[in-house]
Amino acid sequence: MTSLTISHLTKRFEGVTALDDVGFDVAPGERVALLGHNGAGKSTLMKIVLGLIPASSGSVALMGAAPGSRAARSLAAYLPENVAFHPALTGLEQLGFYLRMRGEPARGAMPLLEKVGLGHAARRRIGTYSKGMRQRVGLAQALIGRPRLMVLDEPTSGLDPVSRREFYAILDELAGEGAAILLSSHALTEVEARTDRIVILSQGRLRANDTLANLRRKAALPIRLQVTARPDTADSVAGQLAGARRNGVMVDLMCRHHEKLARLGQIAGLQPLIEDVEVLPPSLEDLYSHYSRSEGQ
Ligand SMILES: Nc1ncnc2c1ncn2[C@@H]1O[C@H](COP(=O)(O)OP(=O)(O)OP(=O)(O)O)[C@@H](O)[C@H]1O
Repeated sequence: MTSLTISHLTKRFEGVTALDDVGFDVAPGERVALLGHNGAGKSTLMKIVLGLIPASSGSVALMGAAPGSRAARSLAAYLPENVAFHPALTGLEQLGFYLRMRGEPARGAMPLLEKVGLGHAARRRIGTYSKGMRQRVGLAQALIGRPRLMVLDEPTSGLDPVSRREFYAILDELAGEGAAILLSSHALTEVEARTDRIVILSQGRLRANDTLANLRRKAALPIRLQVTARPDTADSVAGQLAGARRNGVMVDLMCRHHEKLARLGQIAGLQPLIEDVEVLPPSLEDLYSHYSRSEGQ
């Protein structure tokens, strides 16, 4: 059974269609990135999945349960973009409070805080925490009850690079235990490396839903071969390969997938003039603008 099934989901606010016939699934253990420009409909979709607002039409099921039902609420956890906690409580007190609300003993708070790297600050007031530390409290809160579906709204905004890595390591561990993860983000580079599938929304419509490899194949965007010439040979290399000089030593060649090996062969033929070559496939940023512009936008 899929962890999350969304089909023909439409949400209309007065005068705005925030979601228009959207459908995709998330399987157990799968990490899915939900991408889209500001106002694309990501938060609306998450709110419907969590049962916070109703859909206008279509259906959503969390392991067969309706959003907002008791069963769905016990399966899902949510981390909003800006978490807010009581500033006068310590991390330990705040988590203990949430645990008791879920009918679990408060002694579970310390292991959860340690898991998110906050053991050292557990007895400090949350009002003294940095944004990244508060985000970690949010993650610890979301981990209560071992959720089967994690819904995370821009979870790493405000985190430094090391914290981001640690954050994704925790998500990987959860996914390894079979939890499904749906996270929205504008940080395309990090999502590229840390998720299994990409869903792109644009103006409320689903524009893409596939693995990065498949999205690359379907988009068939050009590949960049970045050639580093030896000193004083860049002009000659650019001329012989019909490439574009990027700076004093770099020459860029754009080619299609089927031309790649032939182009690499030509580069190898100029070996005495060449220092190095790198093959750069289209980035998620390139794919994102390709897919969000598609369908006549
Ligand atoms: N309560 C509401 N009433 C009216 N319109 C709304 C409401 N909530 C959202 N919208 C509209 O629905 C559309 C989708 O908004 P949503 O917040 O889902 O976008 P988003 O993809 O999460 O954007 P962001 O990246 O900026 O967070 C927007 O046009 C927004 O103005």
